[in-house]
Amino acid sequence: MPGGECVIIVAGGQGLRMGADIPKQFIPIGQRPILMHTIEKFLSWNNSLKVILVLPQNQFSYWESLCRNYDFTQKHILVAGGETRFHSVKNGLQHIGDSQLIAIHDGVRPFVSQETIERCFSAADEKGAAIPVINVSESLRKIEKNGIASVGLKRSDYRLVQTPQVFKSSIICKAYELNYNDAFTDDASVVEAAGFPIFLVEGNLENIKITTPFDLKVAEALINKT
Ligand SMILES: Nc1ccn([C@@H]2O[C@H](COP(=O)(O)OP(=O)(O)OP(=O)(O)O)[C@@H](O)[C@H]2O)c(=O)n1
Ligand SMILES: C[C@](O)(CO)[C@H](O)COP(=O)(O)O
Repeated sequence: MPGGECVIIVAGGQGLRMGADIPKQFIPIGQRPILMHTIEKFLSWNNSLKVILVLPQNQFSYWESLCRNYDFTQKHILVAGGETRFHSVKNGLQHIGDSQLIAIHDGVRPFVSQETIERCFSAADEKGAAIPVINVSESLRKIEKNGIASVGLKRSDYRLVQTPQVFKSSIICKAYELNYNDAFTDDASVVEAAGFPIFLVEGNLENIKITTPFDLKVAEALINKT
């Protein structure tokens, strides 16, 4: 593909819900930091993918020491994170060069499958903007202002959204010219606010976002099975 493909891996958050002593992206699962598994998933899919890793500036030297200690030599560009995920992605976008397809992926989703990555890139190549989703398996209730939970939400009307979210570079760069809005919960919401349609593809169930200590237990179980 002319200009090639790239992935921005965002890991610039504080991990408050994890509440661990070290930033959650560095916690080892299967004896290696989460972030190393995530980066390798993308390079297994395409070894010439450009990898942009967004981290808080004050974690650069810690990450570099981890890379030395774990003999992690995969090529990547380090970029400083911002105040919110939106700002971290925006910083990453400054480094995409002439890449034509841009994936944006949470650093704490190391169980993304090769099939999910392939589906997202190939749908984005065709449609311009593609995100992976999975079905909801439980019943849903909406908590109303009076605190009473209402029934009647049809779960088949809803999907859970994952990453990587993949876009043609012209689309994602245009979208990220918008001012920040706290309704921007992911990249697709920014792209949609800029007026572009989003195409949904199937994600994979294991592609959890490691957010809480419970997720870490699930991750340890999954890493021993994959
Ligand atoms: N300023 C920020 C905030 C979040 N992220 C990244 O966005 C992804 C999804 O965010 P989340 O899981 O909420 O991570 P945290 O913001 O670190 O977690 P918490 O909300 O519990 O503090 C993570 O990989 C996180 O590092 C980021 O790059 N820059
Ligand atoms: C991008 C995302 O992972 C899609 O599900 C999610 O919106 C990130 O949310 P967070 O509040 O930043 O964890």
